[in-house]
Amino acid sequence: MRLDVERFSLSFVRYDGVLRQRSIQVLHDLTFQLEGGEVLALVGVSGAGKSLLAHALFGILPPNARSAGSLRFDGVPLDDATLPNFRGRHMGLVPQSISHLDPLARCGRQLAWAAERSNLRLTKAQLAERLSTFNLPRTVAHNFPHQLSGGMARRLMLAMATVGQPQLIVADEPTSGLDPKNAENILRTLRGMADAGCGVLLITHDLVQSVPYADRVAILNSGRLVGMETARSFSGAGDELTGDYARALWRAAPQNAFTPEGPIDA
Ligand SMILES: Nc1ncnc2c1ncn2[C@@H]1O[C@H](COP(=O)(O)OP(=O)(O)OP(=O)(O)O)[C@@H](O)[C@H]1O
Ligand code: NI
Repeated sequence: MRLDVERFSLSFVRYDGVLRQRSIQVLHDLTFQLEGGEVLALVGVSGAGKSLLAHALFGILPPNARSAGSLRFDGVPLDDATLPNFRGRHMGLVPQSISHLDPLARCGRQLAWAAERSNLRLTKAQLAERLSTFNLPRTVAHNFPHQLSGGMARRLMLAMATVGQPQLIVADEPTSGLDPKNAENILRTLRGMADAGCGVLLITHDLVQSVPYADRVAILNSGRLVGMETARSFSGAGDELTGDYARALWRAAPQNAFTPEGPIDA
């Protein structure tokens, strides 16, 4: 598996009156690659453009979005013609909001739908087995989404995104709202999928939390890629980091509490 994002830009067109058209650029000239076997953490503050990139990869942008540059999966450009074949089967999206779950459908039904979207017909036993892979009891199949805890809902979305055994998983803030133990569980699962050969794009605002599970870290700020680092260089005072922005971000993390002289003793 190989994902190529090349000189990718994104704007939104707004109409002021009938003739006047304004364009707001939200992603600027992004270039990076992701290969099977690795977790690339895409880190950025709220509004940086992380989810828009995820939506662009899956072809689910609003109609007034205009893009430039290219997105390729194993060399094939992702567009309206190719995406239906890739989504679900080759590429799985874990959406940012649990509101993407259908509130009126039982969880087992939703997992079955996700399988069908990947052209898979799973038996009840197979569906239950998929649930247990994500630490969800089989009784969850009969529950409605509002009956799940936040962690269970996240795990269900992960089960849905991966039911077609995609080679690329894009997880948009998969740990948001979870306690550290549940968050670690999710991140460990994603790491395991990468170790099994998947490419994982882990979208997060939490640099410190993602570093132990990532191979590389891309930093997005105001729609621009302002850093690409190996995860292991985020250690100590960050002296091994190649970019100033990444170093500043690392040193500013509350856990690190660096002053110009060095770490403060707690
Ligand atoms: N449909 C839209 N029309 C115009 N601007 C939009 C639209 N959708 C998103 N934006 C803008 O694009 C920017 C990036 O949004 P995006 O949702 O990708 O951020 P994010 O990094 O995922 O943030 P968060 O961490 O809060 O999820 C924001 O400034 C947002 O206001
Ligand atoms: Ni987002």
